[in-house]
Amino acid sequence: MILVKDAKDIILNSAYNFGVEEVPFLKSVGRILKENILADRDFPPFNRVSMDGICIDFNAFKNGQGDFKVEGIQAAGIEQMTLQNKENCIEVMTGAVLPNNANTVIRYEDVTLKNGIATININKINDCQNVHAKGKDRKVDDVLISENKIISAAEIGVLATVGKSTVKVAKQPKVMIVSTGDELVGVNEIPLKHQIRRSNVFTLVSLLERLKISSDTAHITDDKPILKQKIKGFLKDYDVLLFSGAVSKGKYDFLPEVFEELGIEKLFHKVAQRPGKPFFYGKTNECNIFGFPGNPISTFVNCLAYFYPWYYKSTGLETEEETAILGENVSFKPNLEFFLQVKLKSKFGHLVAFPVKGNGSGDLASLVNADAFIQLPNDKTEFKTGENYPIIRYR
Ligand SMILES: Nc1nc2c(c(=O)[nH]1)N[C@H]1C(S)=C(S)[C@@H](COP(=O)(O)OP(=O)(O)OC[C@H]3O[C@@H](n4cnc5c(N)ncnc54)[C@H](O)[C@@H]3O)O[C@H]1N2
Ligand code: MOO
Repeated sequence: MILVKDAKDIILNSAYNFGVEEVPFLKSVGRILKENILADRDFPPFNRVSMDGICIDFNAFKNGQGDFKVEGIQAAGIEQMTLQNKENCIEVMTGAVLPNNANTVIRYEDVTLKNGIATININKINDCQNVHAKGKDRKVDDVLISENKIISAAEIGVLATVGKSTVKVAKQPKVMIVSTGDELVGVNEIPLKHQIRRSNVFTLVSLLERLKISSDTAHITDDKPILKQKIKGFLKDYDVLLFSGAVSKGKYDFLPEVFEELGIEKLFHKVAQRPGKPFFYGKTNECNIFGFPGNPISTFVNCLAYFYPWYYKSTGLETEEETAILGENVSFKPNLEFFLQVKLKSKFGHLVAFPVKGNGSGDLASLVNADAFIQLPNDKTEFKTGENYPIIRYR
């Protein structure tokens, strides 16, 4: 049995770069950007009027002029006009190019317009006011978004404005999710008294969808030859296999022996943690195999604690550890790292984690009451209110 930290190191060391693909920009939300996005022009690209009103040459106002003859209207979306006489003005609209020979905009609220003359009603005006200067935000060729960032709505706006209708993102691994067990029936079926519906596969599908990874699913009965034959095919067709169940000590927990017979290199089996202890991890040259223990919370937490970091490393995304303060004393005697379900609350500007009572790793309904797991180390048994520990959030 190895420590959580060592298990994670082994998994991170087998991260794999799946390459890059180009996708339509609107399909890129949640994907990991694989190119730097540069400004195709200055931001803003011209001296942009930022208030509806009139524009003047500031010197005229400084010299005591208050009335300005209106030469015309510069609307947004038309070519730049020129103020012919620097003692006149042009009406300007927000988003328009600032006309030549003018540098200062006075909003309509501070002006009276009558018979083609604009009279300024205020005493104080600043030189160049209400103009968003060309290149003030960013210069042409500046890096607007660095690669390896996760794309959100904020990045979509930038991609659109620089004309990136397609964008390079990290390719997703091809994933198969497999459940095993003769007690399991489909979601639409009515289970007999000794059966339950399959649920782990679908939590895994959803956990992967959060990463924008689409996956295939399969269910295999507890029959060793069938398991072996099916998995042999999956190993050829997929980059990642996620299993749920059949990795502990039961008479029908065939997976570890099937993996061995199929030539999968075992990197570890069993981690000093609860829940999720009988976790198997192995690989072939082409495929990574995560054998999650079948109890629903074990599968769930191990996907977050191991598959997620493996995926982040594989795609180049840098993540930061998040921590929270324990909101209650916790006592945990076994010499195992404890992934405790917690409800997170913000108190006085701090994230506080309150333990959620559950009945062990089979109690999948208790996941609904929590937001995260707090990771309590195996070298202590008493954990005090106010102490800070890493958390893994799932909402
Ligand atoms: N003698 C031992 N027994 C067990 C050990 C051990 O070390 N020695 N470890 C326990 C721990 S911890 C866990 S966790 C489980 C893991 O067992 P398996 O990975 O072999 O999983 P199964 O036995 O196939 O199933 C366990 C449990 O989970 C239910 N299950 C499985 N798949 C699904 C699914 N897709 N959806 C919903 N529920 C699922 C299954 O019905 C069982 O109730 O082993 C302990 N035993
Ligand atoms: O430690 Mo097992 O993974 O919970 O029931």
